Amino acid sequence: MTTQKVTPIYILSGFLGSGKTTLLQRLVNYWQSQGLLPAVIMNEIGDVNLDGLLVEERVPMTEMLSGCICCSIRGDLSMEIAGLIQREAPDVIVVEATGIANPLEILDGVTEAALYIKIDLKGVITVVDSAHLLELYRNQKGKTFRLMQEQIRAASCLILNKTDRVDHDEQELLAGVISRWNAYAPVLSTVRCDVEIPDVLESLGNDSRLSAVLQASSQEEEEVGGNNPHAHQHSHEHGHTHTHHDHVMVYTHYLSGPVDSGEFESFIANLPREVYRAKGVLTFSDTASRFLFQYAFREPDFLRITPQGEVPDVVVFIGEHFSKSTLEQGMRALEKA
Ligand SMILES: Nc1nc2c(ncn2[C@@H]2O[C@H](COP(=O)(O)OP(=O)(O)OP(=O)(O)O)[C@@H](O)[C@H]2O)c(=O)[nH]1
Repeated sequence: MTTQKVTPIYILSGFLGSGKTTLLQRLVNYWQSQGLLPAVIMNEIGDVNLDGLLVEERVPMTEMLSGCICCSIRGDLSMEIAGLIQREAPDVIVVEATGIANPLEILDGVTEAALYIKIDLKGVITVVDSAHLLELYRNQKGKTFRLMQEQIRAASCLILNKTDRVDHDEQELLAGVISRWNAYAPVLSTVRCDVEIPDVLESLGNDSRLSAVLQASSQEEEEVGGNNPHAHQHSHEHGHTHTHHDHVMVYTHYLSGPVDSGEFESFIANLPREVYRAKGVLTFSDTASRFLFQYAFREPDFLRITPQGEVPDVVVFIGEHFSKSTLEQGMRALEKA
């Protein structure tokens, strides 16, 4: 057998819609500009990978859909990593977890791959939506707040993103809060994850934070008796919280045809607050091109796209305790209009 090279692996963490894919694109572009071949493992809780549309076709990509790699399909992650390395021999791999993933569990899945393939886990980069964190911090409760806290604690580098959606004082407040939760990771404030990528990569060079996190993760395993995906929420002396995801719902609606852009926008403006993330591909009856639609923490965004290959018109809604049938009726009404 030939000596395998060691493949560096980066984990992208951060709540739904915080900007992980935006950062992923920048990382991929940077590595390509250095003449390297990056590969991507994308994990989505829905059954369509729309983020994949934002990644160039020549970037090898493995999709892990319809489940969260930190629980229901965690065992598959190490296999995916090994398979990707054997097939594509990439120079570097990025794992983009679902926004509801607990980073400690992903670290576990990645380190499992190290048992049978040469990898070098570089660290966890956590992207934070400033406006969203600010709201949760002010309320100081809820599963999302605890999960975001956990994602921040596990980071080796923190990207405080969407600073355009908070004012200067709020940004300072958030930077302080984040540093209290995680005193080790450097915090980089950004709009659209616009950072000097070498700064991010260099900041991961110091791996003392990563070892601390890995140690906490393995101690936790021992305490809770191993990999129990349905473990109910519990905290203990390390202050880590395992959140189970039974409460997160996904509704995927395939559209039968074009819809009116104005009507769609007002439908989105009136989404129940329980829907905290949506994305899709749409054809509007009043415009010629197709659009990639995004909705994150109540902010909609439309990007003109020309998808490669066959891509259906579809909208995926993610949230908690919302009525799927109400959304379905709303979408059907748009189709009929
Ligand atoms: N206002 C604002 N919007 C941003 C910023 N960064 C990203 N966005 C938008 O936020 C939305 C979500 O960004 P993504 O990069 O897809 O977020 P994500 O974390 O990959 O989302 P999931 O994969 O669903 O968890 C998109 O519409 C982005 O254009 C920012 O700094 N400010």
